[in-house]
Order: sequence, then C-alpha cells, then structure tokens
Amino acid sequence: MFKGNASLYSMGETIKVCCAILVDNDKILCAQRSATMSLPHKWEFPGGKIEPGEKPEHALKRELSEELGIEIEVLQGFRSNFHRYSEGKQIELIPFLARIVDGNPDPVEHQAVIWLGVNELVGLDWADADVPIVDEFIKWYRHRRVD
Ligand SMILES: Nc1nc2c([nH]c(=O)n2[C@H]2C[C@H](O)[C@@H](COP(=O)(O)OP(=O)(O)OP(=O)(O)O)O2)c(=O)[nH]1
Repeated sequence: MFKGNASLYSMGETIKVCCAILVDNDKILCAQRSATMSLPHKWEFPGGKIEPGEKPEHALKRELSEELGIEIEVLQGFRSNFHRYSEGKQIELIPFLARIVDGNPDPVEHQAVIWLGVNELVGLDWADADVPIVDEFIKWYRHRRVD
C-alpha cells in the first residue's frame, strides 16, 4: 500500500517548477530559502510550481507577484533541468530570463534576496537542481551579443 507523496515520487511524477533569472544592470536576483522550507537555506531563483493547465510564463508572473510583490516581463526561456532529489522528489526546473517592470522585491517566504554580479553566482550554495542552470546561464551571459 502506497502512502503519501513518497509513493507518487517513486511512481515517476515530475513536478514542473518555473523560475526567473531576473537581471537588472548586470546583477542577478538570488533568493535564499528559509529554515522552514524544504531545501532549507539553499539559494534558488524565485518561482514555484506550475499549476495544471497553467502556462509556465503565467505561473512565473503569479509566483513572483505572490512571493516578492513584483511585476515582471519574461524575456526568453532557457533549457530546463530535470533533477531528482535524494528523497525521491523529481522536478523539471524551467528557467526564464526576466526583468522587473514594477515594484521592489520584498520577500514574504524567502529568508533573503540579494542582487549579485554574474561572477559572484558560483559562490552561493545553490539548490542542486539549479547548479546546471547557473552554469549555463553564466556561459550564455558572457557570450551574449550586446547590440
Ligand atoms: N522556485 C524555485 N524552486 C526550486 C528551485 N530549485 C529547486 O530545486 N526548487 C524546488 C524547491 C521546491 O521543492 C520546488 C518549488 O516549489 P515551490 O516554490 O512551489 O514551493 P515549496 O517550497 O512549497 O515546495 P515543497 O518542496 O515544500 O513542496 O522546486 C528554484 O530555483 N526556484
């Protein structure tokens, strides 16, 4: 008999999560999960779970409004990363480059938010699912065309 979420995870459910790489003046917004959240104290890009039938971009706007009180514009998507955490939870983390169009980030769930330069990103203790996304973003950012 299966009980609880562990059974769902072991049956292969993949949770779709969107996240925003918010850029402003060559700084990136990084958010630290609180002690009471899963993955306590890990750093991540703000975002959250996509609801059934919801478009990822819509979920992202909703989550950033709820979590940080900001309105964003989505600029482009990046390759998503599938990751299975040791407790069995499997997520597809879908990143988007975005910018703030209204408001200042004021975290209601996160322990902290900070703006860091691209070269400083590797110094944070990222959630495991974010590590390849951070690496790929850094490479993309350094080689992007500035017209
Ligand atoms: N928002 C966000 N979530 C991430 C990132 N990396 C990463 O592993 N996650 C995980 C943490 C959560 O398990 C899940 C996102 O869920 P959520 O933001 O809606 O909130 P949650 O803390 O209530 O989730 P839960 O793990 O407690 O179920 O994805 C990231 O960069 N941004």
